[in-house]
Amino acid sequence: MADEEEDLGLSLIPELYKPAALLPISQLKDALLYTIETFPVTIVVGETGSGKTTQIPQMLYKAGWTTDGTQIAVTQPRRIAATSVAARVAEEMNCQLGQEVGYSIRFEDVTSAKTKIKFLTDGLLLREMLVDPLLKRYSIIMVDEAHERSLSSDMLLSLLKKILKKRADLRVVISSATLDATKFLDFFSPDPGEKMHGKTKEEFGWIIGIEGRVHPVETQYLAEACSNYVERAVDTVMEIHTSEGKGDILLFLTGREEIDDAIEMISDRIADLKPGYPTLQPLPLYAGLPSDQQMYVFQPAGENTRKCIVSTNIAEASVTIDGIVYVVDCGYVKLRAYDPVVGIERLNVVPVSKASATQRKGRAGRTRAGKCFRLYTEAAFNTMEEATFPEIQRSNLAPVILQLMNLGIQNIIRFDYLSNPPSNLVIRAMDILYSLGAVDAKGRLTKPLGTRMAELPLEPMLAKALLNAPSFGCFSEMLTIAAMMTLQGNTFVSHDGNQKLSNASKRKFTVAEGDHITLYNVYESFVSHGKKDVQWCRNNHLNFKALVKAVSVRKQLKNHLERLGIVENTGLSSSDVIRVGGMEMVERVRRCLTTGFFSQVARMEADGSFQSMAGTQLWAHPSSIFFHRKADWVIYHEIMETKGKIYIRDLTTVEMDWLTEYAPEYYKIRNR
Ligand SMILES: Nc1ncnc2c1ncn2[C@@H]1O[C@H](COP(=O)(O)OP(=O)(O)OP(=O)(O)O)[C@@H](O)[C@H]1O
Repeated sequence: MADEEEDLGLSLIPELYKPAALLPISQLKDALLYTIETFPVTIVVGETGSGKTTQIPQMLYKAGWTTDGTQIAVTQPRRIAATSVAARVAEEMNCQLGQEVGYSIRFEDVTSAKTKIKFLTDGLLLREMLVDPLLKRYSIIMVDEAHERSLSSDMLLSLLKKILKKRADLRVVISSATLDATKFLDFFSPDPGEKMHGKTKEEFGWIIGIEGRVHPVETQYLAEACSNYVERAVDTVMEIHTSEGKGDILLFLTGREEIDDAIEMISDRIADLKPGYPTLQPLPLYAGLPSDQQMYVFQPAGENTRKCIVSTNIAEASVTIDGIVYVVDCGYVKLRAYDPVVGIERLNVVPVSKASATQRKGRAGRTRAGKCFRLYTEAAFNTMEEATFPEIQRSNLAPVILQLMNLGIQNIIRFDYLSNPPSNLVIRAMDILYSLGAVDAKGRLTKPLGTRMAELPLEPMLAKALLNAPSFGCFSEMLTIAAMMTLQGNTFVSHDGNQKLSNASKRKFTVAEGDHITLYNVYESFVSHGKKDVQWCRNNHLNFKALVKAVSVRKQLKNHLERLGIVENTGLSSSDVIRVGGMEMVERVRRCLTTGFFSQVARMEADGSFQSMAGTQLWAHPSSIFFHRKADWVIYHEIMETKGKIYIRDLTTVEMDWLTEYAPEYYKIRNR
């Protein structure tokens, strides 16, 4: 079925790179500049690919919004969008990335004193408020893809509303292709009859719509629903490859496991193809891949090769991958849902919203005409939710509440949210923060522990353990462990899918005490091999780039801690006390981890599963050394339910009496 979307006739232009002047947004340049000048808040709703993300910041820059030394911030919900769009805008402005145009994501800052346009994740802009509460360094803040309703972007919007009350000079631009513009505008505007900076509701904000898209995208639905979307997706990819014209494919699936399966199936099917077809190169893309590996998907396919990027929804918004002609949308997404009663995060596979489906389709038709194959019926599309359920209503709120409190928000319940979080999520988050000592019995942030925890770019339990490390004499070791934890399970790799060899390599570093110390051993070995030995990493099935990143993260964390006045406790660290590599250090680290993760504890049963304190059955994740080994009590880093089974990741053995030693109140309350 062909789309009725308007094609501006630009698809006739043969070259891949459309001059900015030919993008739909360019026709509205004057109107946009006028609106942003006049109204504190501008909502921009325009077709995917119409030029919002790449052009608006450039227009504002050229119009002089940074001449007084301020910057333009553009937030993105994901790192891959922030980095790739920054690279594109730098290219269009003919400057080196990190000069006039830069980006900032957690643990990676590519900006300089010259930077005028800065792309950053919304979470990172929240962090910047710790040092610059009114975000004074920015004249304009553009919140892009606000329809995604990520936890950080919702928080950011609430805080921007507060900042706008104090800064008449600030301009906020909110943009998306799929946004309930009136809801966002109403949120920011003063109440009827009231004024802010002398402006009434009508004078405070404006909505601009951008009509038209660059190239047409034809949409095809299934005539009948399919029972297995992964198989159907692979069939569709092969049909495109064997019967459609040139152009790369972007396939959306829900998670890493499905992506690996699909890539394996595609590889098998390629092997069976008759000679004569171009090469089909499947490439994975998901959040857990280190940034530089994510960037592979942007590299052009070789001569006579068709790329097939198999991605989660991380490529869904903002991203332009040049060469994509075909989008295959499975119609599902994996959404996190936190259960505050048992403290478990569930990953549920649910149908996507119409907004997501539109965004997915919009990844085609950006540099040439395209086709979108929706692996569901048109009737199913019509029954989809309009927008994705806001993350603030289904997340563990402890990390953001900690940050809000550190920004001076005292009353978390009455804070002005775009959508209110359910009270049980807030209560659970306060419970966690109280048990960690970050808030007191009156719900106030503690000093210095609570503020320090908020200032570290780590989740609260790990932050607490790291802050305690000097008193256990394991500062250096815990810094390494914290840095390794940020790699999110990407330390080991399997070459050519040979998991057995990868597991054998892992055993060389494994210690009976668990995953944290195992990761510590990997890091230490990497450092002792000079931090540059790619071949050694390859031989040991280790991810070289991820380990290089861990070295950088460790350094940054150390600097953070030093700024907070936390340094190695030299009184304890004399060599007679710590025998690094010996049992004593290991026990210190285990005890130190217990001070952060005491509430996430489980005991192994005879059948190899674990039981939580509340009696829930849990299983060690296959990446854990306890997938095969025996243990007694363990603390764990992450808990997640997927396909009806609850997995725990990153486990370390502890002694039961340490729990009451380090968290007496928590266990007293629980045992009553
Ligand atoms: N990396 C790139 N390579 C080639 N063309 C690009 C690239 N990035 C952007 N473009 C071109 O610029 C156009 C505008 O992209 P931009 O990201 O600004 O649109 P957008 O309106 O923000 O889209 P979305 O709502 O999907 O984020 C694209 O449609 C494409 O034609």
